Amino acid sequence: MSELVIEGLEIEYGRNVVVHGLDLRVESGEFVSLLGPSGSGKTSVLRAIGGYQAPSEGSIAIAGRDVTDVPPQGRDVGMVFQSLVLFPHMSVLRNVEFGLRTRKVRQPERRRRAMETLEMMQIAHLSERLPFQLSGGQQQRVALARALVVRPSLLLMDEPLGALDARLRLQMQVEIRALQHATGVTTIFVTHDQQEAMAMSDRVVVMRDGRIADQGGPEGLYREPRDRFTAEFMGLTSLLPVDVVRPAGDGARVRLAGTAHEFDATGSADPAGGEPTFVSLRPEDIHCTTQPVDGALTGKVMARTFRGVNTFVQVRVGDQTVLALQHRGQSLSEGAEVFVSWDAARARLVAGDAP
Ligand SMILES: Nc1ncnc2c1ncn2[C@@H]1O[C@H](COP(=O)(O)OP(=O)(O)OP(=O)(O)O)[C@@H](O)[C@H]1O
Repeated sequence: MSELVIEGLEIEYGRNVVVHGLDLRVESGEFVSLLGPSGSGKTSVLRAIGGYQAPSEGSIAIAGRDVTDVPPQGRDVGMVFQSLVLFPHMSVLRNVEFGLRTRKVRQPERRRRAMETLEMMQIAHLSERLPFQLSGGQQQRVALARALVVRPSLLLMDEPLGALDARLRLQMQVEIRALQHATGVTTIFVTHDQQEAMAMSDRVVVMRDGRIADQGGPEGLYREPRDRFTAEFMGLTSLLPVDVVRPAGDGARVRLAGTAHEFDATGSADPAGGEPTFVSLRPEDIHCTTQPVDGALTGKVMARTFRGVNTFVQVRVGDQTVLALQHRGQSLSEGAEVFVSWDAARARLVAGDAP
């Protein structure tokens, strides 16, 4: 069953429409990320789901009930924000009990459920502390415990890890996902971090200018973006401008702009007339070798960046620059002449203007 059904959602501030006729269904137990650049409307959509922002058009149903006109406390949702809103004068335990108290759950049931949730979050030993006596990560766990303790149908999270340092952020990504698996709570997670969205979600909804630009499983979106915007937003990519020789419907064939070099590509849709067309290549799909390869382009390594886990090279090919991952066992140095190739199946034909 769909836990959340949004139809024709429109949100406006004054006369400024920032979300345009958005439709979204989220299935029970699903973890969906809303991903998009700043100002694309992610928070506005989340706030509308939580009941903190009235839509100007459209409807929202949670667990089969139309809640479009229901205030936040009447919706069965838990919400976690980036800016923590723990009550500073209340202990961790009382913070977590709060939602149960407003729902008229009595003691000792209230305490039992709060402690159970704190144990699940592995912070039961902190129950008597005040928020200022906790680290950022611990505070975030309390905020999560407070949202989960009421066993909501829907858990809404708005950039909950935004304030954490990189290492803790990665750790919390894993923990939140494990917790979500364990509880099965349907979750909508707002982030502008593409790696975070890919690492955590069953489905990523890419937003652009108040609309859904693309959506799908992380791998599908990464490998088969619909257009240039998704290709660029879902990770590092090189975009080579091309002219379409044969459209995608028949197995795309393209010519690198300004050259006679033709090659095959994949793509689900044919670019709409007039839009600039590109082939999108992920760094790990580009092979650079010092030995000649049939059908390869020739290039020159312009820069090499060591990133620990891997090393990237920027290679100048004609008047384009591509970003490639240096493959295992290779050592490409700056200035090296290389042969640049890729599998046709990894060359993705996309269209569109710059994001
Ligand atoms: N209370 C408000 N009053 C007027 N305009 C607003 C208000 N809140 C948001 N906006 C505008 O609505 C648009 C969408 O904002 P929203 O916060 O939903 O985007 P976002 O994708 O969540 O961005 P971010 O990642 O920066 O939080 C922006 O242009 C923003 O300036």
